[in-house]
Amino acid sequence: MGVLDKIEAIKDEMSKTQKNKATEYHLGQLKAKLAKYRAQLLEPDKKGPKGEGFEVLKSGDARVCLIGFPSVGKSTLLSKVTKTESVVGAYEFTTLTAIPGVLEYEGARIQLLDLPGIVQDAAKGRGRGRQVVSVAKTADVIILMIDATKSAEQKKMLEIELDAVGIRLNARPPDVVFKQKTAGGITINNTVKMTKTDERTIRSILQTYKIHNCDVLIREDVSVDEFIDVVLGTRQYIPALTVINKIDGVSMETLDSMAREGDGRTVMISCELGLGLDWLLEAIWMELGLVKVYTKKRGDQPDLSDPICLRQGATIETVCHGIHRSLASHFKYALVWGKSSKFNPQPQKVGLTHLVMDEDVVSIFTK
Ligand SMILES: Nc1nc2c(ncn2[C@@H]2O[C@H](COP(=O)(O)OP(=O)(O)OP(=O)(O)O)[C@@H](O)[C@H]2O)c(=O)[nH]1
Ligand SMILES: [K+]
Ligand SMILES: [Mg+2]
Repeated sequence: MGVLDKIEAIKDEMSKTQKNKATEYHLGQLKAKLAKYRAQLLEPDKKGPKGEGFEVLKSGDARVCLIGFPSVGKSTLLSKVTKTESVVGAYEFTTLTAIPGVLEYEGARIQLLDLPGIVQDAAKGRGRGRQVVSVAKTADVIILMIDATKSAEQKKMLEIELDAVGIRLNARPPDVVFKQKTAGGITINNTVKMTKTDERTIRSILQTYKIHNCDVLIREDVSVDEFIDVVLGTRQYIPALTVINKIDGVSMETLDSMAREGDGRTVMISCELGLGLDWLLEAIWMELGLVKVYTKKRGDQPDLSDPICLRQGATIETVCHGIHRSLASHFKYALVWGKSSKFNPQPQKVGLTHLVMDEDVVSIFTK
């Protein structure tokens, strides 16, 4: 039996098994097996065609990937908001490879990747879907692009495909500490009450993965699926925006109800009419949460034309790396002006571990 068949068989069994207290343990085992086979499926296919043109080098300060079914307008968007022209066509699968463009916004250079449309079951290898969803793993933000004139199920279906390759959208990792050891057996501790699973199920999951020695500390009421995520350790937690395109093609009533259903992470646009594109850029910027830092040489004005863009959580050390690779090793101290200075508007003298904030000005002093 091939892996796909095994997956189908397990799914079949799960659907036939009633969900109740008595079957919880058995279902947990099935889920663990299912996750194991899915992981196997995603291992690089040695026989299959190479992902030609898919290995686009990351560039700029962050990467945003466009994921959607064929002809939702991904290439149209790229061509509108970047200087890159990606071929647009009224037929499906116009784009067959990854096309990078650069979004220049607030002094940041954001790489926007146009990708081929995916089809249902993309993650199982249909179309070039597997390559596409694999590229999505490298994104700092994923855009789920949806055609307003088509099925309302698109978002759900895209989420399913991404989930199948281990991408969890807009979620944070479960609060579980999992440490493998070479001996000593299994210890399981929990700081909260477990209502969605129990110790026996957890032990059986560990057994499925042939883990016989480990420490588990559960600090959140996790589900079986979440616990499996922790054990596999291959999940990626990526923020996502939903972009509904072609709003020029639907009635005001439809538009209104879509706006109601959307969450704070939904943007409605029309590439054709150029509607909502500014909002989209702002939403991408907010979602990336980049921190802009200006550098200043002693006695000079800060260089406002060329900020360094960093991820949230960046420190003075990250700033040093952004200027020059070896700068941190000659570092003596830094002066910061701005929100992260506790004497703001006066500067603060800080070390390498100081957290910088958006719009800080930094001067580095070396030995
Ligand atoms: N009415 C309308 N049509 C649009 C809009 N944006 C794109 N289109 C049209 O939709 C069709 C598909 O656009 P593409 O940009 O090629 O779509 P894609 O998602 O890149 O498609 P694939 O590469 O095939 O997956 C083209 O005919 C576009 O002109 C829009 O906002 N409104
Ligand atoms: K198309
Ligand atoms: Mg395209």
